[in-house]
Amino acid sequence: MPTTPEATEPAPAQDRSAVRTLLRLWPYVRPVRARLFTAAFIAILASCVGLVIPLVLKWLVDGPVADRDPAGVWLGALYVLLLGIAEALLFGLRRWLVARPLSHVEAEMRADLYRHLQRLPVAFHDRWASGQLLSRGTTDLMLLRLFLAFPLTFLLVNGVTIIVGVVIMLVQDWTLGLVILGPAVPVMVVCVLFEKRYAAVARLAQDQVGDLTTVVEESVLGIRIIKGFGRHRTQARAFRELSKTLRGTELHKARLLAAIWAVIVTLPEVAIGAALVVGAVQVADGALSAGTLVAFLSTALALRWPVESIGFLLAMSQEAATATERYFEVMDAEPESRAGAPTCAAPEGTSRAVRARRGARPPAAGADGLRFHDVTFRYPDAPPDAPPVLDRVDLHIRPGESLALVGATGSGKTTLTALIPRLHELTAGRITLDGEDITTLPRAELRARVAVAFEEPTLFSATVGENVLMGIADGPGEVHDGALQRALSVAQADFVHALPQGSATPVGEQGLSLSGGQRQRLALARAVVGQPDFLVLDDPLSALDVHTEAAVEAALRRVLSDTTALIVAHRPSTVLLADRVALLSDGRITAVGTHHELLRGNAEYARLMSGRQERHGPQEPQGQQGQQGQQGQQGRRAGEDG
Ligand SMILES: Nc1ncnc2c1ncn2[C@@H]1O[C@H](COP(=O)(O)OP(=O)(O)OP(=O)(O)O)[C@@H](O)[C@H]1O
Repeated sequence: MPTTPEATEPAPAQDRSAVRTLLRLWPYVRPVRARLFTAAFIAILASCVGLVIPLVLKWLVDGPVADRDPAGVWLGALYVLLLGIAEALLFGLRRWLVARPLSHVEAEMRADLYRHLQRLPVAFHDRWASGQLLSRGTTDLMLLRLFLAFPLTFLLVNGVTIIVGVVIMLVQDWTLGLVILGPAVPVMVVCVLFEKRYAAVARLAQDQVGDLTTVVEESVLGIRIIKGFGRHRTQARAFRELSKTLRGTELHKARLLAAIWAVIVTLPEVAIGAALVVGAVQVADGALSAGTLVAFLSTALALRWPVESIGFLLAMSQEAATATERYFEVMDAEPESRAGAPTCAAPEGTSRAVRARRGARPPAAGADGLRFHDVTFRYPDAPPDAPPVLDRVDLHIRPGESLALVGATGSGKTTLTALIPRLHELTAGRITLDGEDITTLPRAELRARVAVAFEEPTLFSATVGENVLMGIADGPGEVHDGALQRALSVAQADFVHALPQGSATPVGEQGLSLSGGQRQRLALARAVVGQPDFLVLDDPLSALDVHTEAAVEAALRRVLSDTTALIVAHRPSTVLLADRVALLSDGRITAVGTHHELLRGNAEYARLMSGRQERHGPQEPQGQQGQQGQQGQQGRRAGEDG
């Protein structure tokens, strides 16, 4: 089951300081700090107002009650009532003050996370399970909002309330004050021990929520396979196992919380009981006034909630620290290297990008086509001793030429195509577009000049038109209607006009309301809509019936006539779209020529084209390759949107 690398290792929670981790939230909290501090100040004020009530009681008992003065008693009662109302109003005001800014913090963090995820390289998405990312963007951010709304303020407010209350008690009677303070040291020791253990379990639970989310997501996306293979029971069993594990971890958390709560509640209660006994003896001896004892005990009781709440406030803070840690694990991941991106708005780059967006051809004088110079590539997570997927590849696709790339399954064709829009970074060598190293081009420009259509035609839950117009760098708009119609016609996607709302018809999640062939034609339309200078097609016609394939080929031929194209091909019909063919074998280009030349002169090519490659073609190494293949599918999917 997929997990993040760190989720499978022991959580580093014990080693980190919760405070230092939480301080990383400061840049997000900064803009709302005035409101937060005001809210905290108001909460402290409300608590202090609450602490005045025992002092009024003392005055009431030792004064009007002792003097049997009914008017004084009513006045005292009125004071207590007014203080109670003021306390309630102040707490209400605090809540109102924090609600809006905190939802803003949560929204900002979520937007930043999403923006960062878009900028992370495909290799990152290959490694991380989607559920882990989802849970960071949902559950973890919710925990952080709760922390900022509640524990952050109340740890401060309750701390101040406890200190003020203790001072009041010591001033009333220092011996009774010391009795109440007795449990402070053991309670603090227990809190420190608890915090460490709780941090580790909280981390485990949040990672397990991520794993569970992954399983749910995979099951929903793969529901057809699960049903088709009758695997629903196995899936349900695997899910039950995971939720049982999570339940165990949550129970562990609950046990820890119960233990700390027991200590935090019991010890102060015992101390209050002891103070009551000692105080009553002192009142009987005449050493203490009844009013002072009432005020003392009222203050002690008023401090019960601030003390008791510390257990779960600490627990919530630990969970928030874990959520912060998990959030920044993603945010700290290195985005796609900025190499090639302009440090400022470079006029030349900009104009080139705009030109590319409009689909204008680059000046013919500088045209050199697409070149691979001694390109070597190894996936970052491959074992160090594994052979590279691509090994010293040299290839030249001349300007305006179409080159078919043929090779056995697993020979590295998709990997090679993914290197052109820089979905992966080369291990060694260079790729140039019209003589310019792709690493020196701003990514936006590179991806505007190179359009891709992968074998798996990923669509998004948007309309047909929006999906296709993703292929134009500045996205959908009225202006592009002509381009959309042209692209649909090239991809022979006439079925769109028969849809209920034409190109404004939503395609559903992942476009699953369409057939495989229809999705593939829309993906092809997306690739050609921007009239790119360079077109990379990974077996773009594999899901089409022979008639549609022939029609698409005819239309594609016109597009290819003025585009430099690399087409991964498995079938002779697709190969025939291209001017020349390159044979990729075990990560190396072993032959280049026309289809007929290779058919005559290259036994491996002839075998592949005869459709016998499954039986005679090179075998995939076992184990790692198979696993990598699966990841490759993910990579391709992730890579499709560039
Ligand atoms: N993301 C990845 N991480 C690690 N290894 C990968 C990854 N993607 C692909 N591979 C491995 O790289 C090798 C080449 O895969 P690639 O998908 O490029 O082959 P291909 O020639 O396109 O195959 P096919 O014709 O079946 O689509 C395979 O051994 C595969 O297991």
